[in-house]
Amino acid sequence: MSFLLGLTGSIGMGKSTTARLFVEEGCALWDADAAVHRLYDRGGAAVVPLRAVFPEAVRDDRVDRQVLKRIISEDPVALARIEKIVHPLVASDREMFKTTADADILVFDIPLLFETGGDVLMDAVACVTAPAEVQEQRVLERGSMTRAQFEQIKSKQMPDAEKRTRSDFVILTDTLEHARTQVHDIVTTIRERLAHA
Ligand SMILES: CC(C)(COP(=O)(O)OP(=O)(O)OC[C@H]1O[C@@H](n2cnc3c(N)ncnc32)[C@H](O)[C@@H]1O)[C@@H](O)C(=O)NCCC(=O)NCCS
Ligand SMILES: Nc1ncnc2c1ncn2[C@@H]1O[C@H](COP(=O)(O)OP(=O)(O)OP(=O)(O)O)[C@@H](O)[C@H]1O
Repeated sequence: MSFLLGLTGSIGMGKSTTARLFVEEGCALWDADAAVHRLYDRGGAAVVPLRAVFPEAVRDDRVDRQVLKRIISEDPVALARIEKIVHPLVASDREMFKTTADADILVFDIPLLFETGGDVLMDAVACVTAPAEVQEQRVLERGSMTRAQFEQIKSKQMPDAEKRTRSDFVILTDTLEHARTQVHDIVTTIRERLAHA
C-alpha cells in the first residue's frame, strides 16, 4: 500500500512548484488543478454540464476560464454552482489515479483539501506557506487575476494559519533550495516510517 500525502496551501503559496520537488524525490503526483484543466478542455467531462448552467462560459467546446472568472466575480453563487458540478468529477479522476499509480508515496496536490474534507483520506498532510504579502505579490505578478478576483478566491479558502495548524508538515516556500531541503526531509521521514511499518 502506498503512503498518501496531501499537499495543500492557499492560492499562490507554491503548491505546484513544491509538488515538482516531490516528483524529483520519486513520488507520484496527482494535481487537482490539472485535473480541472482536463475536465474543462475539449471532450472533458465538465464541458457539457457547465454549458447547461453557464452557456456563455463554453467557447469552441472548451470552458473559457476568463469568462468563468468574470461570472464568478459578478454572481455570488456562481462558484458554488461550478463546484457542485466539478468536484465530483475531480474526485473520480483522483480515485482513478489511486488505482493506477505505482510509487511508495502518492502526493495529492489539492488546494481545497481541508475545505472539502479530503484530508481524512490522507495518511498525512503537508501545507505550503509564505508571508501574506509574498502570496499577494506572486498572484498579482502572474497577471491572470485582478486584486478583487484574488481577494474573492482567498475569502473562500481556509486561512493559512489554520491550514498550518492542521497539517503534519509545513513547508516554507521562501526559496527553492530551502523548499527542496524541506521536501527531502519529509520524504525521508515518510520512507523511514514505511520501512518500520
Ligand atoms: C476559479 C477558476 C476559474 C480560476 O482559474 P485560473 O486558471 O485563473 O486559476 P487556477 O485554476 O490555476 O486556480 C488557481 C487557484 O485558485 C484557487 N481556487 C480555484 N478554485 C477555487 C475554489 N473553488 N475555491 C477556492 N479557491 C479556489 C486555488 O488556490 C487554485 O490553486 C478555476 O480555478 C475554477 O474553475 N475553479 C472551480 C473548480 C475548483 O473548485 N477547483 C479547485 C480544485 S478542485
Ligand atoms: N520555494 C519557492 N521559492 C521561491 N519562489 C517560489 C517557491 N515556490 C513557489 N514560488 C513562486 O511562487 C509563485 C506561485 O507558485 P506556484 O504556482 O507553485 O503556487 P500555487 O500554490 O500552485 O499557486 P495556485 O494556488 O495559484 O495554483 C511562482 O511564481 C513560483 O515561482
